[in-house]
Amino acid sequence: MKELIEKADILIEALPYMREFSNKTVVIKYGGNAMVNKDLMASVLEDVTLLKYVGVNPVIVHGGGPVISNNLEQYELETDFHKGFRITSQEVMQVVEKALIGEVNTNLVSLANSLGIKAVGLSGKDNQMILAQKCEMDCEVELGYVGEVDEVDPTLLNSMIDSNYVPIVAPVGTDKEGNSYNINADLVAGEIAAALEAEKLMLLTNTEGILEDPEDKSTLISRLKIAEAKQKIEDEIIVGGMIPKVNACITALEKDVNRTHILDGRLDHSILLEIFTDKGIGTMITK
Ligand SMILES: Nc1ncnc2c1ncn2[C@@H]1O[C@H](COP(=O)(O)OP(=O)(O)O)[C@@H](O)[C@H]1O
Ligand SMILES: CC(=O)N[C@@H](CCC(=O)OP(=O)(O)O)C(=O)O
Repeated sequence: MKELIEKADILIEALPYMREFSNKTVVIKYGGNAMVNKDLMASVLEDVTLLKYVGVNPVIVHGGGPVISNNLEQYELETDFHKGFRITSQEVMQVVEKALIGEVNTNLVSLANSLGIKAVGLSGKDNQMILAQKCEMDCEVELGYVGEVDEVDPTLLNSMIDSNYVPIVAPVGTDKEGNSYNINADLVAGEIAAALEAEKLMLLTNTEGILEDPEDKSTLISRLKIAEAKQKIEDEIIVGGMIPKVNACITALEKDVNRTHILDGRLDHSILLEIFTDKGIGTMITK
C-alpha cells in the first residue's frame, strides 16, 4: 500500500506543473550522442507522448552527428570539425541530408507513430521554414555549406501544433535559391524555441548537464545566469559541443523563452523528471 501511495504522491507533485505547462510549447532537442540505442529513443518518445496527453505541445529538433560521421566513413569521405561545426563540402552536404532527413528523421517519426504520437517529420527546407545563410563565423576557415539561421517562419509549425501533431525537425536549412545548409541542431532548436515563443527549451545530451569539471559528475552546475555561462566559455570550462548548446539557450532567453535546460538524455525519463518534479535535473540557464 505504501508503494501505491508514493506513486499517487508523485502524480500530486506533478499536478501544478501539468497545470502550468498545459497548452504551452516545449522545444526538445534530442542529440546524436544521447540517441545511442532504440530503447533510449523509445524512452524519450514515451515522455513526449505523456507530455502530449497532459496538454503540452512538444516540438522535437533532432541531431545526428554520429550517424552522419558513420555514413561519411562508409563513403570514405573525411570529416573535419572547426569549433564544433562539421566542415561541409557539397559532397558532404549530400550525405548530411540523406543521414538527417532520410535516416534519423524518418526513424524517429516511425518510432513516435508506433508509440501513438501523431508525429510529422520535416526539415527547415519545408516551406522554407528555416532560411539560412552561409556561416561566416571564421574567415580563416572555409566551412562550405555550414549554415546559420537567418529566420525561422513558425507558420507551418504552429499549424501542426494547432492540429495536434508533434513536429520532428531535421536541422537542415535553405536559402531562397534552394541551396541546402547544414546547421548545428542545438542552434536550430534555440531559434525554433524563440520563433514559437516556447515556454521551455530542453537540450538533451550525453552528460548530466554543465559540469565545472567535465571529468567529475559531482561538479554539476544546477543554475547558471547568461553572464556566468559566457564567462565559463571564455575560461574554457565550457568547450566543444557544449558551446552551441549554451549559445542556443542564450538566443532563446534573449528572445523571451522563459526557461532553458541542458540535461542528460541517457537517463530514462529525463524530460519528465525535469518538467514534473520540484527539484528538476540538469543545468538551467536563466537571464
Ligand atoms: N563544461 C562541460 N560540461 C559538460 N560537458 C561538456 C563541458 N564542456 C564540454 N563538454 C562536452 O560537450 C559534450 C556534449 O556535446 P555534443 O557531444 O555535441 O552533444 P550532442 O551530440 O548531444 O549534441 C559532452 O559530451 C562533453 O564532452
Ligand atoms: C554544422 C554541423 O556541425 N552540423 C551538425 C548537424 C547535426 C547535429 O548537430 O547533430 P548533434 O546534435 O548530434 O551534434 C553535423 O554535421 O554534425
